[in-house]
Amino acid sequence: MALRLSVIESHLTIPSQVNPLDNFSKEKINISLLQAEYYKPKPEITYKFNELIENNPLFDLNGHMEKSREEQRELILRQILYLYPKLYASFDLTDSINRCLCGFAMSGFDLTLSGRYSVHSVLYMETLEFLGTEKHKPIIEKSLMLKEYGSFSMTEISHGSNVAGLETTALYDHSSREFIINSPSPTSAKFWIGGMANTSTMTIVFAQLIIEKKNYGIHAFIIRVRDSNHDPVEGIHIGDCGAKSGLTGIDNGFILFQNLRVPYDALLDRLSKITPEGKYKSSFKNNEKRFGIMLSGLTGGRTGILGSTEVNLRNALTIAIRYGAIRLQFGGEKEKPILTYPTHKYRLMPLLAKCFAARMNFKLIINLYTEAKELIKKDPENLKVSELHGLLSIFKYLNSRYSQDGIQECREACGGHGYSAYSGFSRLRGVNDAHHTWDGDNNVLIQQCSRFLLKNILHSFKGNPIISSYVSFISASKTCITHESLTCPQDLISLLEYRCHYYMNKCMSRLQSQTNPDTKIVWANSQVHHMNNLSISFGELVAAKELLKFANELKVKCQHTGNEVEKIFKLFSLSVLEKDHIGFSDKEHKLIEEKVVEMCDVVATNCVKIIDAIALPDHVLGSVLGYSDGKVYERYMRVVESAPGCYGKPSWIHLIDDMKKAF
Ligand SMILES: Cc1cc2nc3c(=O)[nH]c(=O)nc-3n(C[C@H](O)[C@H](O)[C@H](O)COP(=O)(O)OP(=O)(O)OC[C@H]3O[C@@H](n4cnc5c(N)ncnc54)[C@H](O)[C@@H]3O)c2cc1C
Repeated sequence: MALRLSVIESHLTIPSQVNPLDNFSKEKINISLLQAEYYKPKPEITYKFNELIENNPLFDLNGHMEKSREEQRELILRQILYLYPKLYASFDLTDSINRCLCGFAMSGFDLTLSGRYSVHSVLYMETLEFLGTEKHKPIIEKSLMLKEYGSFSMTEISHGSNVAGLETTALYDHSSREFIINSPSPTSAKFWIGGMANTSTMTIVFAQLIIEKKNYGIHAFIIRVRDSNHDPVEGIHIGDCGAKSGLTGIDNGFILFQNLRVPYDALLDRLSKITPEGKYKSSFKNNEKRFGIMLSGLTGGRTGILGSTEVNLRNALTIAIRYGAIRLQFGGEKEKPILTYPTHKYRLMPLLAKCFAARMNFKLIINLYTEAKELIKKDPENLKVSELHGLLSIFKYLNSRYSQDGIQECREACGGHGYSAYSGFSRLRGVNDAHHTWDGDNNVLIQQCSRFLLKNILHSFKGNPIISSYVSFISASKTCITHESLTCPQDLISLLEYRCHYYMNKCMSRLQSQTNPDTKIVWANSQVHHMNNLSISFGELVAAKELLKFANELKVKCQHTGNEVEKIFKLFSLSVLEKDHIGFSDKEHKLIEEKVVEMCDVVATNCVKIIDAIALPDHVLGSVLGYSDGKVYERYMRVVESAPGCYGKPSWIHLIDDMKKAF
């Protein structure tokens, strides 16, 4: 084997004097500054995680690729057991933002690890913190020390997005001051519950609260699901959801309840209580508002998803850009890197710009979430809470879309080798896919942003001042499209504001033109081409503004670095405008198209340096195509040769003899 490896290496080693990656690293960018600023807030959590997994065989992505479902789940739990005490010792994990950022750091390596950890540390713990009261603190403390491992049981096999329609019931029995939890039908089985199949000891169940035959709507209950022998407690039936499209190391399960009696304290009763006299009491008169706050535990999960989608796209771009710089095809006597071809630049550079935009979305939400965390509990109707919710809803859609489409494009940009599992793309694409759906389906979430926008627009149309400063586009007007305006950052922002304004007018005429008295039907009929586009254009406007702000802040510290990020901002804005037909003339649209191609060329001259600044280290990236030294072929062959069955005969070799004798 060793002999074969060295023979192959001698054929494949690239002469070391020229590093092809240097061809795309022209400008004087301050790499460490860009990394430090890009990685904020709290980059130390990511650095710590990266350090913890270095040279540790537990974290060898390629080595563990062919493990069975059972083995993968064991591996992930071993990884958590190794990491958690070290992270706990280094950071204050009583702070939910820190827990969320730990999950984000893990997701840069493997979303399976991050997902398994985050269901407990973010979804379950945060819901307990938001909805629980003093008496639930001991469970929080035990959960923080992993003495209990929690899950989040909301979705049922027949209901996901429509949480209000869940079937599970919690019947209040005043004589014993207990709840009787039931799954009244096979379609009410809680399904997809992360951690339920094998790991959970506790879960938060979302069920219809019924008191004296009256339904008070969905409430959350903390319930023990397994006893000290790790068997399901009496009255609970648990199973495994089986094979999935990815994330095999997460034990998604289903759970049904049969007359499970739990004490009053199971109710997470910060928002609504049952008095000692047996009367229901809620701090919210409006059921819809109470219901919205009931789902606040999802905020941390969705925030983590913004970070995870961005890092998945960043990883895919790291691989595709480095590979594009070393992969030679055509070009005559001296073959040229594929990244020198305009089509390749046009495929990858707008994605790099989207990656930066996605990062800005994550940064903004982390800041807004940090500010609003206490308000969600104390004053949930505060403007800051609704801004957080509106923006988070559209950013989850945008970031997931950018990354899923981007990962696929990057895979194709690496040709056949991109299809090898050792490239890392299939893992990235498989795990990233779940982000469109879990913690709230993205297409349903767009409508949450649309509701936020409509409220602001209607308020302003009545002659009132704008409620949220983010909704600045209400008074926008069209900016002329010229070569100059397409290179001026402020004009580009004005054009993006005009884009929102255009969709706002379209939406208002659509809503007004419908005569159906049922507002739900009017709303549903106003989504496609209208409210959806308004929300998307709004999300992209805010992202662009944040990206420009980031470039300007960098300029103060290092002009060169800030200038490079400003170019990325321009490309982001232009490529967003390029895809839309919002009343631009053919001539104007042609100008935009030309500018996009020009900016792709400009950004490409430095793209390796930029990606090197923001990339995760090689051992976290785990791709044979994406190494920072550009030595692809040697590593690729080494990993292929080390995989089981590379040489020799398979165990089913006798079938080949049978085949010969078949006729
Ligand atoms: C890997 C994985 C892990 C998960 N983990 C958990 C977990 O730990 N706990 C938990 O409770 N759940 C979990 N889920 C479930 C997840 O949260 C739900 O799948 C999600 O909320 C969507 O619900 P659904 O599957 O019922 O889709 P549906 O609501 O049936 O949606 C199907 C499609 O219909 C569209 N649609 C629905 N309503 C509307 C509407 N009003 N207007 C327009 N279009 C609409 C949606 O956009 C979607 O494309 C997990 C799911 C996955 C895939």
